[in-house]
Amino acid sequence: MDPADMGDDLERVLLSEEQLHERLDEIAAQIDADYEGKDLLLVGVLKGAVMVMADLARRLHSSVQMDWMAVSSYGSGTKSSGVVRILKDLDADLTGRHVLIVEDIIDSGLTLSWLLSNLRSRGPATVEIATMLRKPEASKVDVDVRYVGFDIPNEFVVGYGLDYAEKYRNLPFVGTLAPHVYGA
Ligand SMILES: O=P(O)(O)OC[C@H]1O[C@H](OP(=O)(O)OP(=O)(O)O)[C@H](O)[C@@H]1O
Ligand code: HPA
Ligand SMILES: [Mg+2]
Repeated sequence: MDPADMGDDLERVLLSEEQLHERLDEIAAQIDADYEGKDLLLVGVLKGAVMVMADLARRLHSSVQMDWMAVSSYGSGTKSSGVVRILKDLDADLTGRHVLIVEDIIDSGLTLSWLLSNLRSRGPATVEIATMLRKPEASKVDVDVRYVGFDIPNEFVVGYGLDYAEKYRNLPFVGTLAPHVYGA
């Protein structure tokens, strides 16, 4: 999809495909350096993290293991319910592993803070977080994040894995939605 395919549903492009990819180059280089000589397990959080997981993993120079977890706290709305449900658990045993959670966005932080304590209780050697986007003004809990792509304003965004009511995940860029899409 490109911006023209969204008709008047797109308000503005916040981060272009090029900006996202350039930042991923930098983050991948940092991860390569930080985990040199270690076996890394990437844990992608479905469904939003699919794009960042695919693009990040391909940039890493060592072979990593990839696993997926599906949790949901947003349903079809634009606000976190705060109640996190596991829809699909990991296949991997985390005991003694170096785990890097890969996320598309940290908004309120509620999903990640729940996920962190859940994964830490499984006996990993380390657990860190990489997220493409973070909204500092929306934060309701402090989450220690090792790798952040971009801090963005407190607006609902779509694209690059992020949805509104399951739409727009396949945009290659990150954009904001026109108010009429929400029924505003
Ligand atoms: O910091 P928070 O306020 O908790 O929000 C962030 C979470 O919300 C979104 O997931 P969602 O529950 O919408 O599922 P999805 O990835 O399938 O869209 C996003 O992918 C994060 O996992
Ligand atoms: O801004 C957002 N957009 C889409 N999904 C989300 N999940 C948390 N925040 C967002
Ligand atoms: Mg969602």
